[in-house]
Amino acid sequence: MHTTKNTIAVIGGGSWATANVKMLADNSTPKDIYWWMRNGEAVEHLTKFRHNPRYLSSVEINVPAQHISTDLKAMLAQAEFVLLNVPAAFLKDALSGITPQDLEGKKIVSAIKGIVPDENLIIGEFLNQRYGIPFNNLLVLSGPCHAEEVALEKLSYLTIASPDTELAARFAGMIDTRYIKTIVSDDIYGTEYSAVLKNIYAIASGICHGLGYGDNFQAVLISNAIREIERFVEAIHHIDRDIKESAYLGDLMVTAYSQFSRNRTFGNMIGKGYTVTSAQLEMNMVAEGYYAVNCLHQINKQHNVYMPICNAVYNILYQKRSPYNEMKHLAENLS
Ligand SMILES: NC(=O)C1=CN([C@@H]2O[C@H](COP(=O)(O)OP(=O)(O)OC[C@H]3O[C@@H](n4cnc5c(N)ncnc54)[C@H](O)[C@@H]3O)[C@@H](O)[C@H]2O)C=CC1
Ligand SMILES: O=C(CO)COP(=O)(O)O
Repeated sequence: MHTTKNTIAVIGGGSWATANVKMLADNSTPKDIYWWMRNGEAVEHLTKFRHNPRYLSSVEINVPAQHISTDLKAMLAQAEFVLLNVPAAFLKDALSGITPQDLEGKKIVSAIKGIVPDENLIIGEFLNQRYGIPFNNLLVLSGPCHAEEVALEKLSYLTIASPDTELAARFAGMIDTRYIKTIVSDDIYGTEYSAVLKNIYAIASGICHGLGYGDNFQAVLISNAIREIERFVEAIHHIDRDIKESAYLGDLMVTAYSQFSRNRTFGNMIGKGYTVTSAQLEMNMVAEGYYAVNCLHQINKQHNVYMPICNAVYNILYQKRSPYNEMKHLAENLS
């Protein structure tokens, strides 16, 4: 049993980081929370007014002012757990001044649902290869959970995956609250990859909505998408998993159907005729699936998994193919 006080550094200043800080602060286990973000003005606002000015600004932040900083090394130095929450596309940049020594011995929790561009690695693999973090010190925080609903304290279920399930259970004990239930898993590969893939299918769902396809078609699209996820994660890491569990199917469904989904919103704009750049400019938030589909396309060259939905999204976003023609062609290949 762990007896000393828990210490955790949350890295990132967006919606999910803000929601994670709220969960950690609302959880009754004694702990010291440290919070790093790159935006100095946001830090100033937070320390003065206890609200993040740009993301989930209604949430009151109960973290001492001196624990919120733009100094990443200083925040990391205080913590046993590090909760990463920067979109994958910016992770390398955010950690650029950090050495393996800065992270030595720390337990790293990734709440990121993306792939590191150029490296084509999920976050766990990247941390292991670049920073030498042993897999037993890696955790993945996932499951169907929108930051906006955490802010409203709506009942939500999160999965914590790690090869060390005792460590995962310890972290679960640091975030569960009246409104957060936790599930422990040992499937870090399946949990990470399915969380990445569901963002791509949410973009497909949004594109179809933008093009005028209805709920009947969406249901077929998503039932094909879960089979695509199952084929891919089986090819990458074959274990006995139930794809209907909430970390896999549940996460796909919330992203594909929710009004809060960044990826679906982005896809909807593409379906309506926005360019990628104009759709990105319309959002103050990051649609991970846009970056992920390019990485997935590269990774799948080694595995050759049949992924018609991913291919259609790749063709639309990276080959400038017409959303109308791509989805019409895709629709002929769904079952
Ligand atoms: N928002 C949500 O409900 C959930 C998000 N996630 C994951 O959490 C991670 C963080 O996403 P969100 O908090 O949703 O982000 P967000 O879309 O709310 O905010 C964007 C974040 O990206 C940062 N950013 C934007 N441009 C940047 C740049 N050029 N360099 C460095 N940072 C930049 C912003 O400072 C901000 O922290 C993602 O991997 C996402 O998939 C996971 C579960 C739920
Ligand atoms: O992963 C998420 C919810 O589980 C957030 O991504 P979206 O905002 O695209 O749904």
